[in-house]
Amino acid sequence: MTVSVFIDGAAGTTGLEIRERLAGRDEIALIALDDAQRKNAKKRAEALNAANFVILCLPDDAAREAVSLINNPETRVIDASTAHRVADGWTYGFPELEPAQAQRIAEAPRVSNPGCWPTGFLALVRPLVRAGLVPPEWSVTVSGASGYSGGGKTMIAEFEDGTETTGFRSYGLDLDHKHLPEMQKHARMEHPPIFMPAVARAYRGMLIEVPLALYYLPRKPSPAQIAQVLADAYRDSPIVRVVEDDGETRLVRLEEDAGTDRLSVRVFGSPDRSHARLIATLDNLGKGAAGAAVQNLNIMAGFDQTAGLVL
Ligand SMILES: NC(=O)C1=CN([C@@H]2O[C@H](COP(=O)(O)OP(=O)(O)OC[C@H]3O[C@@H](n4cnc5c(N)ncnc54)[C@H](OP(=O)(O)O)[C@@H]3O)[C@@H](O)[C@H]2O)C=CC1
Ligand SMILES: CC(=O)N[C@@H](CCC(=O)OP(=O)(O)O)C(=O)O
Repeated sequence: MTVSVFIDGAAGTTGLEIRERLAGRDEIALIALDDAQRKNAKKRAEALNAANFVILCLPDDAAREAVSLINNPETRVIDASTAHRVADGWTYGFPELEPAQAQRIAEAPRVSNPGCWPTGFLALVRPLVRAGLVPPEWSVTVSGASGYSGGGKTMIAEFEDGTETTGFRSYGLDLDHKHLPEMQKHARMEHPPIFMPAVARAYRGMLIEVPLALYYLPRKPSPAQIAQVLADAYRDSPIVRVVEDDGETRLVRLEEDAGTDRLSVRVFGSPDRSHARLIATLDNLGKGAAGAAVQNLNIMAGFDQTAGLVL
């Protein structure tokens, strides 16, 4: 079976990465607009309604506009922007989130690709909330660093043209980051986490961390119990892997999963087992964006979910 796919925003950072992953796949026929037409509303509307699948790699407002241009009921949409991640009528495109999520995605007409930060946060926290180890009303904190391609063409230029010379900068200091609603909703928690993002002088890669005071949690789980819940959650996943703490290699790098579409989770505990640090690594352009979009497309079209991915 061949499906037609139109990437709206194909010349952007995420769009280009998706094109790379789809290139050379016989089962996919790409609909492309040339440079002179790619922002022409009429041409975009034609392509949006001609494709079996549309992948939106646009700023939020342009993504909303693109959805409004679709009148073909057969066109199925994957939106990589933030516009629809907590919206009614959209299925959250994180197949590993719940046991039935991949099936929901397979049947959905509209799928929102998760944000890169929520992908790491939810991979660490959602299984613990589901297992009752972290109560829904708990106060959780999430910190981390992203490669600068996470900010798209504008931030890439800022880091590469000499405008920004730092090695590492904290941001999100209004404590109102656009990813908070999806973190709270899809973790099924009563409050958003305290979120402390940073951007580092690396093109791609992310390290996302959640600390837990285990002694303070109602069920006082050990680090091993936390690791076991995560291992059980991702046992069948070809994309999320739980890396055991071997007690020796206790360094985790931002670039751990850069250049791949996988996501790795790790749990480290203090000697007295009262504290834990949960760490997720991924590529912001891989499982954090393009890899996730291609995985969702594969699931929706009935292909092997890992087709075209680098694992
Ligand atoms: N970068 C990342 O790591 C991640 C990005 N995302 C999301 O993916 C989406 C795309 O981000 P990213 O690729 O980084 O951004 P970029 O800025 O790199 O690319 C956006 C692209 O959209 C094009 N564009 C803007 N407005 C229109 C329009 N009205 N019609 C057609 N094309 C338009 C831009 O054109 P032009 O080239 O002329 O500027 C550009 O090519 C965003 O919503 C972002 O939040 C999600 C997860 C991670
Ligand atoms: C380093 C950096 O700035 N990252 C972006 C998030 C990138 C991402 O996940 O994309 P969405 O915009 O689709 O949510 C930020 O924090 O706003």
